[in-house]
Parts: sequence; C-alpha cells; structure tokens
Amino acid sequence: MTQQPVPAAHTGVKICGLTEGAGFDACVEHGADWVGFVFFDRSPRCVTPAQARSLSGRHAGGPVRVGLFVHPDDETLARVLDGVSLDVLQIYASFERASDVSSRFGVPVWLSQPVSARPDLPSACPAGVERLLIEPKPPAGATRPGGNAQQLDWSLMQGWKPSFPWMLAGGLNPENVGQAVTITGAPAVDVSSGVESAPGLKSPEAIARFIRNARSVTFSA
Ligand SMILES: O=C(O)c1ccccc1N[C@@H]1O[C@H](COP(=O)(O)O)[C@@H](O)[C@H]1O
Repeated sequence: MTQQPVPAAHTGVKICGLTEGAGFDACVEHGADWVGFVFFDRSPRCVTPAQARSLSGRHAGGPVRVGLFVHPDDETLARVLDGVSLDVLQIYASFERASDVSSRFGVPVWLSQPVSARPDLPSACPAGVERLLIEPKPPAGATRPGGNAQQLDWSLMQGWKPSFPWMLAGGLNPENVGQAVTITGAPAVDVSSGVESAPGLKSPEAIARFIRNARSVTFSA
C-alpha cells in the first residue's frame, strides 16, 4: 500500500501583551491564532478590562482572546470577565487552583509551567486545564513571573513528547523562533517582549516577521 503524505500543520502563534490598536490590527492581519491581554499591574503591558474590550471590538472574529493573570483571586477574575469577553484564562497558579478556576468560571484555562531543568518538565496536565505553557523560571529579583525576554535552554526539551497540548514561551523573537520550534518540536509559541519596539508597545513589522518565521517550520500532524 502506498504511504500517504502526512499533512503539515502550522505552528500556533500567540502574541501576548497587546495594549494598542496597531499591534492588535497586525495580529489580525497576519493571522495570529491567539492574542493576550495582561491583567497584572506590575507589567508594562497591563490593560484594564475596558481597554481590552475596546481592542477586541476593533475586529469581529479574529484571534482567540486570552486573558493573563498572576495568582488571581475569584473576585479579580469575575470583575475582569464582567468587563471583557475572554475565550481563555492563562494563569500563574498551582495545579489545584488551575483546576478550581476552570470549574468555577467555565472558561478554558491555560497554566504556566516554569522550567529550569529537565525534571521540571510536566508529565501530565491537571484536570480541567486545556494547555500548559512551558517557560523559563523568572530571573532572581524579577518583578513578574513572565514577560522578561528570558530564554529557556531549548535542548532540555529534546525527546520530551507530552500527550497534552502545550506552548513554548520565553525570550522568543522573529530571529530565533524557527530554531526554537525545530529544536523543541513546540506545536505553538507565545511571545511578548520579542515583538516590541519599547516595553508595552508592539511592533507591527516584528509581529508579521514572527508569525511568518514561526510558520516557516512545519511539523507532522
Ligand atoms: O508579558 C508580561 O508582562 C507578563 C507579566 C506577567 C506574567 C507573564 C507575562 N508574560 C508572559 O510571558 C511570556 C513570555 O514573555 P517574553 O516573550 O519572554 O517577554 C509571554 O508571552 C506572556 O505569556
């Protein structure tokens, strides 16, 4: 029997930390799969629910809207969800809290998994969590757990083949994303600092190049 070619799937791309219209428009124009809004007041990308709603309203449809939260309490999640419609909650929390948020709010939850050595790579995804984000542990003295333009040692991930959905983040940019995908086999990538012209300000040109370069690498579906 003749072997059928395996269709190539494209690498999923999330552009995180949108704060203004030109960056959001570039995500839509160049076909980002997800856009992220940061609800963490120590980030230069922090937005209010009203700002996120206004950006979202620029285009019907378009990328899936992800809200990013750091150890959020229920009140914060409820207040933000009251102000803007989000499709996914990306959180920094324990496995238990992530499962709890998923069942309380009925919105898909993604959970950050900080990694600095191979044993940190998770072998399972907690119940109710849709996807794990693999990113480096923050540097000593960091004021936020992500968005620090810090790169993971991708070689740690060679041969790691999880059976659950995951995404690679940390220090990615248009120049290194192709190599990151090739080495790690990441089905999806997430970027913030690497597509900015200044902290909190996205570069439409860098967004276009990041998406193009991430998708220039194909993997077997
Ligand atoms: O972007 C932020 O400011 C941020 C704040 C707090 C937690 C996470 C944050 N960002 C996340 O980290 C990844 C990687 O960022 P970078 O590309 O290295 O700057 C980013 O994509 C967000 O998911």
